[in-house]
Formats: sequence, C-alpha cells, structure tokens
Amino acid sequence: MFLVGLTGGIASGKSTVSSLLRELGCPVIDADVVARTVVEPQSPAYSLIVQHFGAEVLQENGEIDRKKLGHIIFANADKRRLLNSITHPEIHKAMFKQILLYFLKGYRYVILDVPLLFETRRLTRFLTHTVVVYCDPATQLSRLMQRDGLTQEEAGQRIAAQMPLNEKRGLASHVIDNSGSRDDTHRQVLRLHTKLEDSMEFLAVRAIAMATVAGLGGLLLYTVKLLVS
Ligand SMILES: CC(C)(COP(=O)(O)OP(=O)(O)OC[C@H]1O[C@@H](n2cnc3c(N)ncnc32)[C@H](O)[C@@H]1O)[C@@H](O)C(=O)NCCC(=O)NCCS
Ligand SMILES: Nc1ncnc2c1ncn2[C@@H]1O[C@H](COP(=O)(O)OP(=O)(O)OP(=O)(O)O)[C@@H](O)[C@H]1O
Repeated sequence: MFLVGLTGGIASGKSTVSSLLRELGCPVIDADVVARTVVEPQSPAYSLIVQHFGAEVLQENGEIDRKKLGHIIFANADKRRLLNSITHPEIHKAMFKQILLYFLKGYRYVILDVPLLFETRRLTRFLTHTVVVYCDPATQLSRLMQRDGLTQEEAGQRIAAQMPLNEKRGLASHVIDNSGSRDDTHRQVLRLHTKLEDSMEFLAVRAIAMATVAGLGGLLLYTVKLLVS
C-alpha cells in the first residue's frame, strides 16, 4: 500500500476534492474530522485544552466551543502552537490506526487529507505522492469569508496562520488548480484518479512485506530445526 498526501490552504478546496475522490471509491482519511474526535470530552487532549485554555472554551454541554477556540488560536501564534502541540500527536496516532485498518483490508493506497501537511512535516516521509489543492489568493480570501462568515481581517489572519499556498504548490508532486469552476476541478480530479489507479508503487511495498514474512518464516524454521537436532 502507498500513501498520498492531499493538502492546500484554508478554504482552497481540499474537502471539495476529497469528496470527489471518495465518490470515485478512494479511501480518504480527513485530518479535520480526526481532529474533532481526539478532543471529545474525557480524551487526554480535551483535558489538556481545558487545563491550558480554561473552561471558557467549553460549550454548556461540556464539548469544546470550536468557534471560540478558533478565534483565540488564529489571533495568537503562541496559543496556536500550544494547541497544535496538544492535538497533533493525538491526530497522528489516530490517523496511523486508520491507515493500518485500510492496509489490513487490502487497499492499494490511502489518501490523507491533511491541511498542515507541509507545516508539520511529520507525515511527509511516508508519502509517495503529494497533492496540493491550489486557488489564487483573492479567490481563497473571498471563499473563506463567504463560507465561514468572517471579516476580511479575520479571514486574512487564518490564511496567514499557514504556509503560503504558492510555497505549498512548489512542494507538491501534483497540483489541482481550484481557482476556476467546479467542473474544471472535477476534470483535474479524474486525471489524478487515473494516475493513482495506474500507479504500481503498491507492488514494491507488497514485495517487501512478502519478503519480510518469508524471511521471518525461514528464520523460525531454522530455529526450530536447531532446537530439535
Ligand atoms: C481551531 C479549531 C478548534 C477550529 O475548529 P473549526 O471547526 O472552526 O475548523 P476546522 O477544524 O474544520 O478547521 C478548518 C481549517 O482551519 C485550518 N486550521 C485548523 N487548525 C489550524 C492550525 N492549528 N493552524 C493553521 N490552520 C489551521 C485548516 O485549514 C482547517 O482545514 C480546530 O481547527 C482545531 O482544533 N485545530 C487544531 C488541530 C489542527 O491542527 N487541525 C488541522 C488538521 S491537522
Ligand atoms: N471551484 C469552486 N467554485 C466555487 N466555489 C468553490 C469551489 N471549490 C470550493 N468552493 C467553495 O469554497 C469553500 C471552500 O472549499 P472547501 O471547504 O472544499 O475548502 P477546504 O480546503 O476543505 O477548507 P478548510 O481548509 O477550511 O477545511 C466552500 O464553501 C466550497 O463550497
């Protein structure tokens, strides 16, 4: 199995692209969804968030008030780093468990939708392909303001909390330009899908896994022979 990293900037269209890939049958692990599960009440990350950010970031039902926490961390780089240091190890652990499940089910590849892929760099060494969903800065700003009901200043703050999209574009092995229409993006996604489906990288990984199993089997047999002789 091989891993494909899908990333981009805030509101550049990662979810739009990953939904299209899901519709085509690709397994996708969404780090934003995982990030919500690891901060559920009673989890270790939840306790640390309450300890460091106080009960004012909780809703009445005890769950994290994501809107409030977002306002705090996007306006303050130290607080953002603190939240990242609490959540990221838990997110990565949970993602690795999901990857393992897909591996055991026999999937040839898995797509990891991770907004901060190039900022944290923790996962990049495991990836065979990296895909950046790009859109031009003006489009990104207006889509973000519209979707999340943010002022220009708030949206600008959130964009500035990430590596510039142009820089991310230069690091990717594949770019999807989502500045245009949804149909245009759809066509690019179909091309990417064909590329992934035709990819043979999984064969190399499978060969290594089989060689390791065969090697271990041989070693076991040799040990048993030694013991009984
Ligand atoms: C700040 C939080 C509470 C805001 O929650 P909310 O539901 O409003 O937004 P959501 O989680 O859907 O994130 C929306 C987008 O914001 C951006 N974003 C989220 N966290 C961060 C961060 N720490 N730094 C920079 N950008 C971020 C990403 O592009 C993401 O796709 C939440 O994003 C969070 O807990 N972030 C820390 C964990 C994290 O880094 N998640 C990103 C996936 S690795
Ligand atoms: N090609 C497009 N044309 C018009 N609107 C689009 C297009 N692509 C995405 N959008 C809209 O732009 C917004 C951002 O897209 P999307 O939610 O897919 O981005 P994202 O990268 O997943 O965001 P986040 O980083 O916040 O998770 C959404 O409201 C979406 O409906």
